[in-house]
Amino acid sequence: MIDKNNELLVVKNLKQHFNVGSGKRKLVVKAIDDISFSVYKGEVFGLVGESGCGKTTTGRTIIKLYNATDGEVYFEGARITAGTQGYIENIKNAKLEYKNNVLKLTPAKMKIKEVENKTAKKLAQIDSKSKEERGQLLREQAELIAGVKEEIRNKPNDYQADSSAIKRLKNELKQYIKSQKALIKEARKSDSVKGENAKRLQRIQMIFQDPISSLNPRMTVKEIISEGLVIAGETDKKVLDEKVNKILQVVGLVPEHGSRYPHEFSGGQRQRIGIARALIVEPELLIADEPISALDVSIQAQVINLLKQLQEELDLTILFIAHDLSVVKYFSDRIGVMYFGKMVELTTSEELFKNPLHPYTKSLLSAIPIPDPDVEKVRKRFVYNPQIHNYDEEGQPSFVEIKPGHFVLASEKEVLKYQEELASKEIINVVENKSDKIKYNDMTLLDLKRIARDRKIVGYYKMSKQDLIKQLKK
Ligand SMILES: Nc1ncnc2c1ncn2[C@@H]1O[C@H](COP(=O)(O)OP(=O)(O)OP(=O)(O)O)[C@@H](O)[C@H]1O
Repeated sequence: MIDKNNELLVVKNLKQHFNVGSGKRKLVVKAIDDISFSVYKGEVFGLVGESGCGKTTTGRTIIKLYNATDGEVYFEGARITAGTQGYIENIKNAKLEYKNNVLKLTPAKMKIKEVENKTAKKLAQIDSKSKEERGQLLREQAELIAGVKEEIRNKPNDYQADSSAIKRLKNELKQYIKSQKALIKEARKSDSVKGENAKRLQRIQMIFQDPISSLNPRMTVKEIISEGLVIAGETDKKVLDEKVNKILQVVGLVPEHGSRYPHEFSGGQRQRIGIARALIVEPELLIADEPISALDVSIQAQVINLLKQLQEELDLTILFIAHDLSVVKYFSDRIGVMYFGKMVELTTSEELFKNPLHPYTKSLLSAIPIPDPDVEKVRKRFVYNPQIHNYDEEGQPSFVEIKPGHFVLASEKEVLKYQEELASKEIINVVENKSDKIKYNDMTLLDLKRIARDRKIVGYYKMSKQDLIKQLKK
């Protein structure tokens, strides 16, 4: 049961940046760049996007395999992760602002700065290789500065610095830095993996993409599965045996499997072992990171069904990571779509498939095959090109709630466009609902099939136009 009043997991402005390379080749990979979402208790939340968009990093940062760069994660109401980059940047910006303000309050320095700025502008305009020109400009600057200094010496009263105002600014800066440092200290405390936090983190378990490399080949299945309990302090062999045997049965294996090694199992069975290992500690939240992508197609449905069944029976909350929207649709209550470290759209599964707004979501949807030969024949894979947004400095996008519960990354202009899009779809829906008033005869065969498909009319794809109209008028 989903409890919308209980946000089990809250991810706030999370950033995970990796430094790669060194020296001149140093690069910052923004694997996650300011994403926010929450997962209600009892919900399955699907996180989708193509390879490299940051889904796995999101899961790994939540369970603290990585230290978050910035932002926060709350679990069961407690902050379990807090990055510090934001505070560090605040301090840096405050120091810069202080410097600028002090300059404004010191007319003598300001006057010299003005001369320097003018020269810098001229220098930027000339050919950088022309040493002569540069030398000339710098000589002119030195002369001007000497003149300014002379003037300052002659009229010291006109160039008095406002020392009391500067003192006030300095104090303000000191206080501000102190407050930010206190926040950094607080953040580091809640970011630790000791004490209460360690216990809390035990209640989040993850199942991994690759069931082969995530199981230690030198441990028996029983040792693998019971490890979480042993770490939590359980030493009674009988209790461990009982719990392992029980969980093996829950995931569709048998107690005899406990004494074997991972290599003796098939891919699907190994993933069942991974699921058992995660579930034995009775987690509140399960993060399933592409749990079926490494499995044979024939096994995928079995593992998905098992997860679905366990989710219902154990009232689990699941963060389900996948690149395939069709799997997520079947499984998730809400879906978040990620593109290059950003969340671009988030809403209920039904709404996302009915009213996708972001062009990237549309492109993912267009890639899902439709089991209808006529539709499939004319289906166009729609390729997303991020250039189409054409964002300028003032028109930067933000994550906007465009209708209750439906969020999309959009600029102000795009918000208006998406609102229009939604409104026109509403009109179509109203018309479709008043079926007697629709002019079916004016519609194309494909449109009729689309409506018939939505209404789940059996065998619609084989019907003629007249038969479809007859069915739709019923
Ligand atoms: N430890 C790391 N150090 C440096 N870069 C990393 C690290 N982990 C991930 N990245 C980079 O961060 C980006 C996001 O990777 P991530 O694995 O989270 O994506 P993904 O959407 O889960 O992809 P996949 O489905 O292939 O696992 C990629 O560009 C990746 O190369």
